[in-house]
Amino acid sequence: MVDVSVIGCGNMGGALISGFARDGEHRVTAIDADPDALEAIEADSTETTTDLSAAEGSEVVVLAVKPDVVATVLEDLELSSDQTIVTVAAGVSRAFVADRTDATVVRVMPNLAAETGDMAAAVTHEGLSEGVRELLETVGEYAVVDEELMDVSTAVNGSGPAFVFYLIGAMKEAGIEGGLEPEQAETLAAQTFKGAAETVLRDERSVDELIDAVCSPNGTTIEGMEVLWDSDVEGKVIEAVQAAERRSAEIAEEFDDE
Ligand SMILES: NC(=O)C1=CN([C@@H]2O[C@H](COP(=O)(O)OP(=O)(O)OC[C@H]3O[C@@H](n4cnc5c(N)ncnc54)[C@H](OP(=O)(O)O)[C@@H]3O)[C@@H](O)[C@H]2O)C=CC1
Ligand SMILES: O=C(O)[C@@H]1CCC=N1
Repeated sequence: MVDVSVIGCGNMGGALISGFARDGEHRVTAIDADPDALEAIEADSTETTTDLSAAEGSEVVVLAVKPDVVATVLEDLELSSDQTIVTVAAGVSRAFVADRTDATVVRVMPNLAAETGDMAAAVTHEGLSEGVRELLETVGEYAVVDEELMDVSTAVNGSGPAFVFYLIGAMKEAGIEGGLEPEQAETLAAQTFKGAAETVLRDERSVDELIDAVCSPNGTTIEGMEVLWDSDVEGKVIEAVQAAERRSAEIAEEFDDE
């Protein structure tokens, strides 16, 4: 059991709270300035409050506010050295947070799939406590990385869900154009992404070998793959990830200048 407070219960903080509640093991205090945000995650929280000082008793404090609010929250937050802050703000360095608190600081790049226990997260070596590991295991899988890899991680697994939603949307649209009902097309497209992701994670074959396994000789898939291989789709996906990575580095530079 970990006693955890989450400050900022919007999209990301709310997803983490719902994920932490999944096994019913943890004590979760939800803290947000906005009572509507608290209402939305009340059922998954042990306690909800607008009072920042409620975090002072927690072993782990997740800071899930927008990057430009991090400094203001830290100014008003009195934590001790036996507590750990998990900072999830894109582009905000561990040092920026550590300079403003007595608590140990670990930086995590999470994603919205925390809500269903399927989160992919990157976490820094520094500050990674047993309590934080326990929480991350409750909501999915994580990789321990050097902090300099946080920009690319932010793009791949932090922003990544949006890129995948976009691709699911395209597959759904094709299904609708072919005559499926929108609801059917969404289920078939989304479940196909889920199944394919599970296969990549569990199967020892490479991505190229798996593509091969779907392409029956003279069959249907190879016709679609030829279209993709002849196009610039792979390049565009890489460009999208790189654009997000660049923006993360840019935000980090803005914080370095403060
Ligand atoms: N969204 C995502 O998929 C991901 C987000 N992140 C990071 O998570 C952080 C939060 O992002 P996201 O959840 O999208 O943002 P949201 O705006 O959805 O959530 C932030 C929440 O914090 C509240 N808040 C603002 N100021 C305070 C304060 N002083 N004290 C307590 N609560 C406050 C906001 O209230 P109000 O709306 O009233 O301002 C809002 O409810 C960001 O730093 C982002 O980089 C990381 C990975 C993925
Ligand atoms: O778009 C953003 O800035 C945040 C960080 C990663 C995902 N969402």
